[in-house]
Amino acid sequence: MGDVIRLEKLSKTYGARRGLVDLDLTVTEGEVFGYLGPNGAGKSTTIRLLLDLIRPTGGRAWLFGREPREHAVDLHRRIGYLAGDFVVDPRQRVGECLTFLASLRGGVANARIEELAARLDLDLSARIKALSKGNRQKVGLVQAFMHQPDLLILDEPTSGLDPLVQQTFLDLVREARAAGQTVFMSSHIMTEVEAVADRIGIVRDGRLVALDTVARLRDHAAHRFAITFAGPIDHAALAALPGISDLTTDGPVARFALATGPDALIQVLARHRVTSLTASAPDLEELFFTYYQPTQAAAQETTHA
Ligand SMILES: Nc1ncnc2c1ncn2[C@@H]1O[C@H](COP(=O)(O)OP(=O)(O)OP(=O)(O)O)[C@@H](O)[C@H]1O
Repeated sequence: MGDVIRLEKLSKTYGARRGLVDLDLTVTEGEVFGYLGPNGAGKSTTIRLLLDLIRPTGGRAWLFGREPREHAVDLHRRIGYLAGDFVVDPRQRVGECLTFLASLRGGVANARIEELAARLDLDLSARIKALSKGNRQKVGLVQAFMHQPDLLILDEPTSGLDPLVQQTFLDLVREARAAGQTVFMSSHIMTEVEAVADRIGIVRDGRLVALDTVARLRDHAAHRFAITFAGPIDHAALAALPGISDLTTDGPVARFALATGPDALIQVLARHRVTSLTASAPDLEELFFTYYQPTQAAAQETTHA
């Protein structure tokens, strides 16, 4: 399968401000790629660079093997894009607006627009200015999906959507993948990305800090343990375990997170009487939050700003 997106050392600075630093990334045909990161991490910058809405200060990007800068018009035909700040003429009715956007695409069957609107519970006769934020977002989703593009680039697609519509959106993504379309979606929310993405990239302070399949990321996420000891807790031995964090004790119970395999823990426990042990499944959300902590460099940057 071909590479739909290929980025090499892609960088963007805004004056002295860091937007994106040396991003290397490949997304292959038919893949759903989840792009996660906190506010200001560089997600929208990446997406705007992909679409040639802004130009890089370093590195290169290819979509379908072609550079966005040279082939923007051709490439945009193959892409469905939902901007993070999707705006359309507020005076239009939803149906008119979508028919107009469809005509710019060279035409999309009305039945397709009606089907998507019905699934998302979007009223085609409503005026855009009268819509809530969530309903406006649905207009953005319909226009991104309606022409069944080879590549969907979605910036925070579920922003403002209620949980039921979020599920419909995830179904649309699964159907797109089943039809061989490629999806690149940014999000703040690990659970929604985890539900559909084949791979996840986490960006922080303009740098890619994690890139892997959901299954492998989960393998590396910390397990939480709660262990009740019959005798005194050997705090020093627990604290010395590699990969341990958040160690607290409450009477006979020790609680902690362990980011490595259980072997060293079992050796410590074998020297004591344990009356109960619970271990929770690795929590990706927790892993995600460890990546959300600002780096020291970013903290200093904020202090000096
Ligand atoms: N036009 C701009 N001028 C100056 N700085 C910018 C501009 N656009 C983005 N930045 C800066 O670049 C960094 C990355 O911003 P970006 O919008 O890509 O983040 P994001 O991950 O999409 O965040 P959010 O989740 O809040 O949308 C931030 O520090 C931001 O302040």
